[in-house]
Amino acid sequence: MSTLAALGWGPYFSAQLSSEEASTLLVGRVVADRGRRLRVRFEAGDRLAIVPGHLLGAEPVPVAGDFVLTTPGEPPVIARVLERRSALSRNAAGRATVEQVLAANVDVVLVVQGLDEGAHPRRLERTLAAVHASGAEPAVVLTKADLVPDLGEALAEARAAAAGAPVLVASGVSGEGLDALAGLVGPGRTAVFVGPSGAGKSTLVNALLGRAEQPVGAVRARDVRGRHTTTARRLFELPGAGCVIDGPGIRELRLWDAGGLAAAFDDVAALAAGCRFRDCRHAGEPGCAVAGAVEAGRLDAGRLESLRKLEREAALQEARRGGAAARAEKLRWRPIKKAQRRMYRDRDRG
Ligand SMILES: Nc1nc2c(ncn2[C@@H]2O[C@H](COP(=O)(O)OP(=O)(O)OP(=O)(O)O)[C@@H](O)[C@H]2O)c(=O)[nH]1
Ligand SMILES: [Zn+2]
Repeated sequence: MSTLAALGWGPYFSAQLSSEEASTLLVGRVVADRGRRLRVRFEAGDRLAIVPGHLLGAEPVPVAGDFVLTTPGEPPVIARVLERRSALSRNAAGRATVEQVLAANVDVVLVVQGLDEGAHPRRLERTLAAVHASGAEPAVVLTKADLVPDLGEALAEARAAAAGAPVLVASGVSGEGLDALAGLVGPGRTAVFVGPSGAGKSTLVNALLGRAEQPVGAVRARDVRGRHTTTARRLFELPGAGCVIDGPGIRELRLWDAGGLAAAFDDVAALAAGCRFRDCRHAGEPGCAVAGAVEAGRLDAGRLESLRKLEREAALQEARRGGAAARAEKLRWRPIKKAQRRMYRDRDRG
């Protein structure tokens, strides 16, 4: 059985409850999300809760990590999703203008990279930019350390890509780095694992849990089908630490906006302060401190190119979203225009 405190409940959330809600509704945290049925953990245990029709199209759609209020009956019905402290989101797969929240109320995002594949600094940069935009702290976890005899180069590459975010070395097989990892999660905090398939995320979760990962509590027969959906994300409570969210839906984060770029590339921003022109684009202008740093070997040219690419991507996303917002606005005005036309017509007739 869990306490709400172990699940990450605190004053930020309790302050959102009216006294009526506090006396009539139950508080729980979504530990697995799959469509209309949510597995919610209450102090008394896990139950499957229903998302009522009127909340289906509404924002926010409850996801793993959300704190929810439900009716006390069976099945519990979601009454309200509490305001999030943070949300990890990405562009919904294949759609340029739809934001998809992957996990809610996350404190730290653990960006996992298997050392058998090297550090992949460009991929780390892209993911870290998305993490910075989420409001959660980033950390890089280089795992499968048992497979590589010499970490030096990968570690240096990852540190350069991480721009000050902590870089941990770990192994789900040898157990190296697990204590430091649990320390990053910490009691009352929530971490989410992000990384490509096969990076070793689930192995780390199992090692942290000290057991093979399993859904807690009985699963009803009619729910079995849902367990095989590829978008199910699950929240686990670590013994003595906080919570971690793992799932196949969170592999690559596509950039949603430019909000995280400055933080993810704060070293470039610091260099740019030394450029002769304030609006220097670091594209061949005289007195460019960024180009100077690349020439002197203090800044990796690949890293600068990576920033450029991400800036272009973010600008494109934002432009597309501008188009989507304009379309939505048009639809919003349509009924009003119709009513106006009717009004004028009636007036002209009268
Ligand atoms: N030697 C070694 N192998 C590992 C380690 N971690 C994971 N592996 C292996 O790498 C493969 C992938 O590990 P998973 O933990 O399933 O990777 P994942 O990131 O959860 O993958 P998805 O669930 O597909 O996103 C498995 O064959 C693991 O046994 C490690 O620390 N050391
Ligand atoms: Zn410059």
